[in-house]
Amino acid sequence: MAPIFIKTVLISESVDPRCKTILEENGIRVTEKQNMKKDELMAEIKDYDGLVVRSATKVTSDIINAANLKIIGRAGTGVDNVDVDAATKKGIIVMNTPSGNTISAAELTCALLMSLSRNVPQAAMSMKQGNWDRKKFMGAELYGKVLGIVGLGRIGKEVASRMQSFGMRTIGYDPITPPEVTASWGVEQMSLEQLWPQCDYITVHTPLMPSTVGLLNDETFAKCKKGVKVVNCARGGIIDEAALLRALESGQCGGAGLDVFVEEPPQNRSLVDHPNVISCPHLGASTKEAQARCGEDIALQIVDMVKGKKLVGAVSSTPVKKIIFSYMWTLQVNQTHCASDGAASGMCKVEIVANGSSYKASGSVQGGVPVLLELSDSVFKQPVSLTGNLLFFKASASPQLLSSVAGLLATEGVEIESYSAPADRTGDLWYCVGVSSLLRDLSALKPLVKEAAQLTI
Ligand SMILES: NC(=O)C1=CN([C@@H]2O[C@H](COP(=O)(O)OP(=O)(O)OC[C@H]3O[C@@H](n4cnc5c(N)ncnc54)[C@H](O)[C@@H]3O)[C@@H](O)[C@H]2O)C=CC1
Ligand SMILES: O=C(O)C(=O)COP(=O)(O)O
Repeated sequence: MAPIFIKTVLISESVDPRCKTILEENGIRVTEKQNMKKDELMAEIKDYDGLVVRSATKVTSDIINAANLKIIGRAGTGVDNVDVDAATKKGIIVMNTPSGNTISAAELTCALLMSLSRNVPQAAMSMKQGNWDRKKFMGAELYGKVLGIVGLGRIGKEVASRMQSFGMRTIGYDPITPPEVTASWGVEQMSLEQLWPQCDYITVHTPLMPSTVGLLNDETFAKCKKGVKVVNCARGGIIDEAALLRALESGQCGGAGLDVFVEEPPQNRSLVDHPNVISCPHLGASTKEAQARCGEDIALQIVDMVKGKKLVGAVSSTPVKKIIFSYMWTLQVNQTHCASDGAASGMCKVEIVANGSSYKASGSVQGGVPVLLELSDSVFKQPVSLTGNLLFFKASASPQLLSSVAGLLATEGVEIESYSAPADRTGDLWYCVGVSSLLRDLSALKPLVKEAAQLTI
């Protein structure tokens, strides 16, 4: 990748000091300015090549258009506070550090689930008021109860394994993570229709996007067990706030643990003040460890980009194109020809001609994650998340294909973490598996597949 010049970076929120140190050690001038109002940020941003934020800075299209940025770095996971489409249109790379705060967010989720079962925050407040009320705070065991996990990505997975240790049965739903993968970490997947009525507790761990706004609403609360308890440590609005209040008031919802709100801080305090709600001021990632990882990761990713090294954590579709290219490169493409059309907003299509064969790939960014939608004649059933170690192979469909590939990988000490198949099943088509590590030698796959390529993103 060609190096990108970044001489100045503005850090607009409280980011671990390692971020500034690493950037400065690499010759980048860093300014830290927190709590800026929109007008102040718009005036300030003109002077910088890079901006580093957490969740509080709203990087709207106005800010993006007022700036000459080359990079927006999110020291954390969610990029819903950044207008990624506006950034992509201006050719600005948006990158995040999606795994740095996973454990911290998962641990806070578990803390809220436990607090909901035993009323710990309410009992602690009552003690401070001088009371000794043992009856009022009668709880219920988590043991044997059903936890529904909506969104089985990084955090959902960690929550599942922790709550299983309390004896909870974990069920879930995710449109991308395959059921066979979640089954391997003890989560039975099912449709949301099947999930709602079974749960004693529900926790949501999806990105905020149109398809996840109001996942829990009046209609879906009505399908739940009476008294269901819910946790939202993901993004405000995934559980509709007005519907939650109505469900709490009717008793349909027995309690809620909320770390995030549609408006932060919330001006409307009805949920926060409700006796069955325990809440935190968006503390999921607020641990020393998570902040150290995210601050360091984002700085190192920016430095790598400046040095023209690999592009890690990029979520805008300009990098998707680069990722597709880097993937094609692993096929030993000798000559390349790129045709990029405008396609739909945020969509990227490329065509590469190698040794007389043409490879067409299209991708986009969904929920902050770059995804591959099509590769040559293969239209993937579910978008392939372009993260981690990926192994692509072309083969003809057969009931034994996955188990044969999995067996072969296992003999090489490689585990399958995700699996994406094409929607069509006829002829030789491309498949993609997420793997725990890359194969030392791709030719091991020769007996099973026609072509193969692997890469780490
Ligand atoms: N409270 C806090 O401080 C923190 C909050 N977060 C938030 O937690 C959420 C999850 O983060 P990660 O697990 O790292 O993300 P992830 O990308 O690893 O997992 C998200 C999962 O949601 C799934 N998903 C997408 N649409 C869905 C739908 N309609 N129904 C069910 N599942 C759906 C995706 O397929 C993916 O597997 C994000 O919103 C992130 O911003 C993350 C870190 C800290
Ligand atoms: O990483 C995320 O998605 C978070 O919500 C954490 O937000 P923060 O960095 O603490 O403002």
